[in-house]
Amino acid sequence: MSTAPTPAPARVLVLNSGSSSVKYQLLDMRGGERLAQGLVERIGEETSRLAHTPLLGGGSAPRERTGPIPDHAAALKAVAEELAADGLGLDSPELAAIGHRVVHGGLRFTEPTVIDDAVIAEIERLVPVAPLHNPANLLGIRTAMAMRPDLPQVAVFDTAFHTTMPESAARYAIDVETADAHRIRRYGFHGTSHAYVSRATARLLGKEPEEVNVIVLHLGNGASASAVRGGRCVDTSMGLTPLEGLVMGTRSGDVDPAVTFHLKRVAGMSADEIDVLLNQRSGLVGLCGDNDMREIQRRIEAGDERAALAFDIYVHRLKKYIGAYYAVLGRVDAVAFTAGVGENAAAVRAAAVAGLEELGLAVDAGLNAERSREPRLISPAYARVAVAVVPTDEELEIARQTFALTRGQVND
Ligand SMILES: Nc1ncnc2c1ncn2[C@@H]1O[C@H](COP(=O)(O)OP(=O)(O)O)[C@@H](O)[C@H]1O
Ligand SMILES: CC(=O)OP(=O)(O)O
Ligand SMILES: [Mg+2]
Repeated sequence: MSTAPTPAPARVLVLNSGSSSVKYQLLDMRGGERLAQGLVERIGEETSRLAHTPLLGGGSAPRERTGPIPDHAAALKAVAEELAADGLGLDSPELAAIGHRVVHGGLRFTEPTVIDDAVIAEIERLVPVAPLHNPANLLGIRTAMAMRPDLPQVAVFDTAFHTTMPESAARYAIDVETADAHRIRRYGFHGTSHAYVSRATARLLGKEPEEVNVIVLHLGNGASASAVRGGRCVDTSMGLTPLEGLVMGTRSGDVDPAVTFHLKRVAGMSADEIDVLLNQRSGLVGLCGDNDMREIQRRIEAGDERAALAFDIYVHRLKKYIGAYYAVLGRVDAVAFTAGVGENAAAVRAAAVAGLEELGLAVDAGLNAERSREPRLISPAYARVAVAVVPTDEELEIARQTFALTRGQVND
């Protein structure tokens, strides 16, 4: 009597743990199917919320839980219960690996890496340079490892894509010995998204990644720009930490570094207080009290001047980076907008590109106003440079890299 061979497990669970949220997806890498996805937000507050969407076999209605979820361990337990209710529990023999987004990989991690004690220790060592992110990533890793100690768990680093930057872009102009002793340099973040979106933009243009130069604008809660030449990152706006560069939801982006000594000497603030000010009480929230672009747009329509100024500061900074990366690249084939703000806020896209016709950049108002989950062009046919909206999918990219590392090659 013959028995059919059991297929090798091919499901990957991806965890993207933020400071107060966990985004997750379960994917079947053999069929390329997404089985479930969800989000736990406001972890640690009374009003935590889990939204779970089953997608298996055409999917069914999203489920929601509200009520306190005290920490990431409890969040992951709740996620495991939701998955189990769909017959997709973490104890499933079909689960091949768990992939984790890790924000700071420092100089050591340039590739996806199977997690062991030494990897955990290094991610921990990097906490001071990613204070909002690496601690949450570690909690997700530790909880998942406790649940499935037998499974390979893979870290996919935000910094990895940016390791191709030339020294001229990666080095700050500060004393070389001091910089090297403390590993101070531009690392860059959101790399999984910049890599995915720059490739998807090339595909949208009907070209290979090697053939095109792309400026990617990842505008989420955190926001960063990158200059990608022929598929390789040559510059990016975030630096030693995810604080530098664009104006973000709660982060200032670029400021004169002397602001920090000034606040210490004149306002008597400690280093920790300045850290909290610039990372959590600045950006859009610091400028107008709201960090959600939807709310800012509603306020602008109602005639709110503080919201309008916050929007203008946000867009002014964005435009400066488009110009800077245009100059870095010399020739630009496309500017791609992605992440929550980039994919949804047509007004931000229009304002960021306004007045750049001499650079070959323009946005068609009708195309810009359309809504779609597919990558699409929003520039008029006559424009020399394509302007595109390209939804990012960090979870899919993390799943691919996790599966490739643990089970062999997957096709793009
Ligand atoms: N329809 C929309 N219009 C304008 N902005 C939006 C819209 N939907 C989401 N956003 C913005 O996207 C942000 C979240 O982006 P996202 O990429 O999900 O961030 P993160 O992954 O950093 O949590 C929200 O804070 C909000 O400002
Ligand atoms: C690195 C970073 O800023 O990530 P996020 O946008 O998820 O906060
Ligand atoms: Mg994000």
